Amino acid sequence: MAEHPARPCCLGWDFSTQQVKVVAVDAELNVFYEDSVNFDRDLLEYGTQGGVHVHEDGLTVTSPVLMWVQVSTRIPDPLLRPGPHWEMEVGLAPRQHGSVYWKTGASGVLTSLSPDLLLHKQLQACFSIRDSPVWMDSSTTAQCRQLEAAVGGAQALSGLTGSRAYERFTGNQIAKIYQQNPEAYSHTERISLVSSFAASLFLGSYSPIDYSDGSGMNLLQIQDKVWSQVCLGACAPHLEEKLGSPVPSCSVVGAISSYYVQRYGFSPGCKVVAFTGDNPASLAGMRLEEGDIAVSLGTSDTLFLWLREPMPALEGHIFCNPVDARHYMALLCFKNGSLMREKIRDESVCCSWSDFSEALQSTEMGNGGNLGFYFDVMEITPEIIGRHRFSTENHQVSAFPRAVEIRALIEGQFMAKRIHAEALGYRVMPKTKILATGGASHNRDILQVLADVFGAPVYVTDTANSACVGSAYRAFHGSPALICLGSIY
Ligand SMILES: Nc1ncnc2c1ncn2[C@@H]1O[C@H](COP(=O)(O)OP(=O)(O)O)[C@@H](O)[C@H]1O
Ligand SMILES: O=C(CO)[C@@H](O)[C@H](O)COP(=O)(O)O
Repeated sequence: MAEHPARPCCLGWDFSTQQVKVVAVDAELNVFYEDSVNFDRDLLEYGTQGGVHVHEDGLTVTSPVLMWVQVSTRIPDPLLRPGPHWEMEVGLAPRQHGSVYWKTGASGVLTSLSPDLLLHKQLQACFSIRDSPVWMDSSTTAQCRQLEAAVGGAQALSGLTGSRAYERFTGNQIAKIYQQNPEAYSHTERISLVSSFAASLFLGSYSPIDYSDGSGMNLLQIQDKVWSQVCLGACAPHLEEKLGSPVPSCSVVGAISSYYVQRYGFSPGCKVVAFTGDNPASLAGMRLEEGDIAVSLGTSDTLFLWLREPMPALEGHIFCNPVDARHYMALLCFKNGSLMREKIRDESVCCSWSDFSEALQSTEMGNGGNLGFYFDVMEITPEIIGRHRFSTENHQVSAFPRAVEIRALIEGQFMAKRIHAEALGYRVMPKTKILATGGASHNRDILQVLADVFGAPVYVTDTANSACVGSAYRAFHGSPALICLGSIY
């Protein structure tokens, strides 16, 4: 032991739409370990496609909650191998808005887990809703209109909670469950976001919702950082007691559960920092400066930036800032992101990203005046569906040659991002940097189009897993006095 001095470290997790990624970060914030589990490929028994189940109505989209429980116990082997005496901190950043419904009595099970049994076996009867609604769900339009009406309109709701009512936002999802399945709702003792749910697994008790991820619910007053009584009342009865009180994103929520200590060798000194959503965690991980804009090209395409003065509008979202509670973050989410690119790739160049890149290289910036906008699923920003192609002569056309189609898709996606960001008040400045993350940020030709459309340089981090890294940074940031507790021998 004496030959191996202690190394402070933090584990950061990203429960994203299609996979779970994990990184380990040392005290100098260097990533020294990365790993991932793909839901479709590695957890075949749940039968997901792209990590989710799309229901028959085409609008309801869920993920099995037990799949998330199962994956939370995949601790990276190299970190476990050295022995029992390491005292890490843990941060985690899942996709936003998804909700988990704990059945009455689940708390008792969570606090008395046996280290000899698998976690998902012990928790299998603990959920009143087994298929958790996720961010891709767009089935709650009726509930959205009801919520807006209850607070005096869409702009009033936006002023209060940072966003007008959006289908994927959790308050509307809870309202749908209450209206369609009141029995399951009444048997629910606690409702978590995916972030606070995952934190609860590591804590062995219910973890609070953090301000930043809590801003994606249409329930939190983003200025006062308390639940809005009028919004709670409009969604479902007894909701406040089922949600618990929200906490600052950097709060240490407790020590790791004895389950992880006894089964996996975590030190009892390991602290859990409040888990937040993937985009707030990326904001922390990318260390954005004024004028910078982050573009996450994951399953969704999401733009976000650090903001001092919030100006909630009818489009886009204002969230509490995960790093500095006095500030905010602005966010725009586009549902037709990577999966739309994959579809056009498969139709045009037989599933090959390198042929896709070649098509971008072989066509000119501006695409000879050909424009395309592609929304195979109902888009969030703006609400629109279908493929819309316009020729050089501005005529609507039904098809483009293959390479033109690919450039039209990518230019159209990034033009929409710039237009919607500018409508929110964002301006490209001479010092602007675009920080790209997510799976498609591996593709330099896609990033070149991003740079051309914004007229600004694009940077990628040395890991595309900024949400993971951000959650690990946040674990350090959340408890500076505890940094030195982390040790691997
Ligand atoms: N070389 C590439 N070019 C373009 N897109 C890519 C490339 N490699 C991966 N992707 C895209 O990255 C997406 C996954 O991104 P990721 O950030 O891992 O998603 P999430 O975090 O939402 O699960 C895939 O759907 C895929 O389309
Ligand atoms: O809904 C949003 C943001 O509001 C999405 O950005 C989700 O958080 C999904 O993230 P990815 O899996 O696409 O990274």
